[in-house]
Amino acid sequence: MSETELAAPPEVLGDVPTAGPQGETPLRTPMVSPLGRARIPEPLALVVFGATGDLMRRKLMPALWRLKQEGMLPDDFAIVGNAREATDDADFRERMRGALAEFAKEPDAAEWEAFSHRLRFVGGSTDDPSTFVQLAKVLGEVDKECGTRGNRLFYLALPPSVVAQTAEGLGRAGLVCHPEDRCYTRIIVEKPFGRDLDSAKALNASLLKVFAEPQIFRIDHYLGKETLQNLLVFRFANTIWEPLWQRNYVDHVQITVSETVGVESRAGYYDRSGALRDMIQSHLLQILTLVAMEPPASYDADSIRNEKVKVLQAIPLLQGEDIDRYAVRGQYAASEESSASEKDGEKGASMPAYRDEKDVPEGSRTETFAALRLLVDNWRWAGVPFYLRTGKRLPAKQSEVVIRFRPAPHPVRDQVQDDTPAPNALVLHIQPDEGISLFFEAKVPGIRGPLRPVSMDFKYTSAFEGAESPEAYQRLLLDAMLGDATLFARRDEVEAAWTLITPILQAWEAGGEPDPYPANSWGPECATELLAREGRSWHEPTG
Ligand SMILES: NC(=O)C1=CN([C@@H]2O[C@H](COP(=O)(O)OP(=O)(O)OC[C@H]3O[C@@H](n4cnc5c(N)ncnc54)[C@H](OP(=O)(O)O)[C@@H]3O)[C@@H](O)[C@H]2O)C=CC1
Ligand SMILES: O=C1O[C@H](COP(=O)(O)O)[C@@H](O)[C@H](O)[C@H]1O
Repeated sequence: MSETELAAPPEVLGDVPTAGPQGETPLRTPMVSPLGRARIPEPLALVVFGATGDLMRRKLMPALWRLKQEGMLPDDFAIVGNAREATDDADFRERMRGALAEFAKEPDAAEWEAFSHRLRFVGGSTDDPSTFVQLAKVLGEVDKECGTRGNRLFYLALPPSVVAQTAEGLGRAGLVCHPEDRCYTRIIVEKPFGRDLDSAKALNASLLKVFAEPQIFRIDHYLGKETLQNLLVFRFANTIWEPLWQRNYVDHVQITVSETVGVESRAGYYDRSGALRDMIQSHLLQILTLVAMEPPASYDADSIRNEKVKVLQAIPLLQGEDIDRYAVRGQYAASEESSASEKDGEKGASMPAYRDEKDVPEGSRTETFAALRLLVDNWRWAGVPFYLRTGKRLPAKQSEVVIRFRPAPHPVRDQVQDDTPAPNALVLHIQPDEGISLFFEAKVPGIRGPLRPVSMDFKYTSAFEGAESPEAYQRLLLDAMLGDATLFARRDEVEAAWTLITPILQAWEAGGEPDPYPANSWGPECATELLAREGRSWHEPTG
């Protein structure tokens, strides 16, 4: 949301009738587009399963608190937490206050006191039917005390293994609204959404036994990032890019999401996942769809998601030898000393190899780096490679899209020199330092000045001084409360992404090893070769 949108007068929305669990009709008309204005959701109770976990403490509670402080939560609002651990309302409230102090800001005592009464806790496992009986009872009390009118948003911040059982438990306990009810129910499901195509389909089937598709919000926090939403604005609110945004002008596209962190304390999850599942199946393919999609006919959730799905469906599957050729993997080894620190006469801090990190199984073959070359076989993009790469323990935390244009067809000549201009490039910086740079050629001043690439740079922070981008979870929680699924993945979208990724996963699981790369380097040599053999190179991130 931009500053202007936040400044717009909030309005309370009327809801539209809900569809039943098996219903085909959309639950609501979309409330906000990606360009949308700030609106206040209807009264509701947010039920967080996994409310004592890391996600709730680190991301969800701070996001909810910010929404509250910005006046974007309804007055009639409540949070009901659940986890197996037996605790009570008072303890839960204290933990959430602690989470704010740790991951946001110590809340003002009076403000917290007023808000915290809206927090309740129901202990019990989601495989135990009595948990849902108790939850129904507490929700009834909350409706009376907090005026939440039977509207429910269930957030499943749970280990993936208990997601399906939780949805089924909600259904069995009658906690999902029906069309004739004057309330709504929605469910937010965290990533990872399955671990391959079959498990994603099975999970979709379980959820769809209880909820209708428009009630299901599959979260991908990259879609909540401000710059990704701005990608749509950049492409479709400006006329100058559209004629260039296609195979006749674009040589190739690069999407890089690099991280400096290693596996940290998440080996239990990560070692079973790897970079391809953890990042490419979700975040990088989402970015690709936004770069490559056709302009939607309108900016409602389904029009946008229809176009995104078409992109995924236009990507030819990598199979057989093409997997070896166009999909590469790496795993970080211990770091070598960085030349920068050597120059300063200091010893660079050594980073351990992935295999030596806490809880990583000995001899693990899990990839911490993955790069793919994909094509989008349609009229706009035929023959234009899309190179995707992501990895942990790379030298910079940076997410960017590079649109590299075709080179000028004829060298620039004068009497003494014959300069070959570097191809133009448009770089969309997703994080950090959100912005856009356009690289083009200029002549160095002087009688015989050679050509040099220069850039025109736009930075959100300087262009919109004082405006703060909301956290991804803040935007996504608000959208789910408003019933806007635009920034959430639809069933067919998730399955189309898994369709592309699963053959590569299977081939990698069947044999071979990731190539080692030193921590704090840009990945294994095979990633460089992926582009080099086509006469290209990775854009050096600028941050
Ligand atoms: N943490 C993060 O930054 C991110 C997390 N995610 C996803 O969010 C989900 C949660 O992650 P995270 O918070 O890190 O995980 P944690 O392990 O920190 O928390 C899991 C939570 O689920 C509860 N829980 C586990 N089993 C049950 C059960 N059967 N019934 C009720 N509650 C249960 C746990 O409490 P108890 O053991 O007391 O029951 C705990 O509150 C995962 O799917 C993860 O992949 C996605 C992106 C980022
Ligand atoms: O989903 C995930 O994303 C994070 C990176 O997110 P970012 O917003 O910090 O760029 C990644 O570290 C994690 O492994 C993955 O599960």
